Amino acid sequence: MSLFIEANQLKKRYGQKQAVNGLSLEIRRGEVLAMIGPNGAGKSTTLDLLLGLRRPDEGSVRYWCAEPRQHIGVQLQSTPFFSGFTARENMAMFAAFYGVRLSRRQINDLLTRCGLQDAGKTPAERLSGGQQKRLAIAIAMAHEPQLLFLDEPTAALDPRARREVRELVTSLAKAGTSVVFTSHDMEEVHKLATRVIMICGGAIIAEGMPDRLLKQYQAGDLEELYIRLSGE
Ligand SMILES: Nc1ncnc2c1ncn2[C@@H]1O[C@H](COP(=O)(O)OP(=O)(O)OP(=O)(O)O)[C@@H](O)[C@H]1O
Repeated sequence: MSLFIEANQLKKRYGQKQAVNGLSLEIRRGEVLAMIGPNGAGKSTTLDLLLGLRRPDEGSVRYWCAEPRQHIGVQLQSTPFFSGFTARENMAMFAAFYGVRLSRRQINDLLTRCGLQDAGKTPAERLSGGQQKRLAIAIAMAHEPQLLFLDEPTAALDPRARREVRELVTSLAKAGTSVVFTSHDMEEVHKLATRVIMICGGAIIAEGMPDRLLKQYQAGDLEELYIRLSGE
């Protein structure tokens, strides 16, 4: 099946707030999909619905396999590391939660893939912001998922750390992992994403490959497009 996930007419309300309002989308194999949209647009709620962390009030989500959670890795906006424990120990403990026992070698491999080969013995809370994000991604990769969800993986990082995380996402995608991520950095979205979904008021208002979207809306860059569409 070429689709990982197919969501149909999702709706989710918190009290008076209609956070997601009739949203349909698909997640395809091999893509790096960016979800963009203003604060409060419904991106994180949509991710939660896709991941089965929340139940939609209406609509449905179809998965490509019977046990999707075993094949999906998730990095949420903040990862509560076990303080006082090293990066390696955190990896082992989080993996155990997912029912995965990692050998020393597997931990070394994952840390190396995520550029953390020298940070394994450092307590997680002492790692830099970029290293912590990469550790969160390494943890999300522990069970070798086919699909990775990253919620604002580069938020609040300095330029070097952002670049490190971007390079990691690119290398994971090249190695065959499909990625869905959210970001408020339109330059980054243009660099990383093979497809973009723009969410506003809980619904998709634009969708397509970055360059096609620019052409379609005759915009110079994604930021211009974003500002134009989110202001309408
Ligand atoms: N648990 C909750 N209870 C009540 N309201 C919520 C809850 N979670 C989200 N909301 C509201 O639902 C709307 C959508 O929130 P959501 O976090 O999905 O947006 P977002 O696009 O991810 O925003 P951001 O870019 O700021 O992370 C917002 O108005 C938010 O205040």
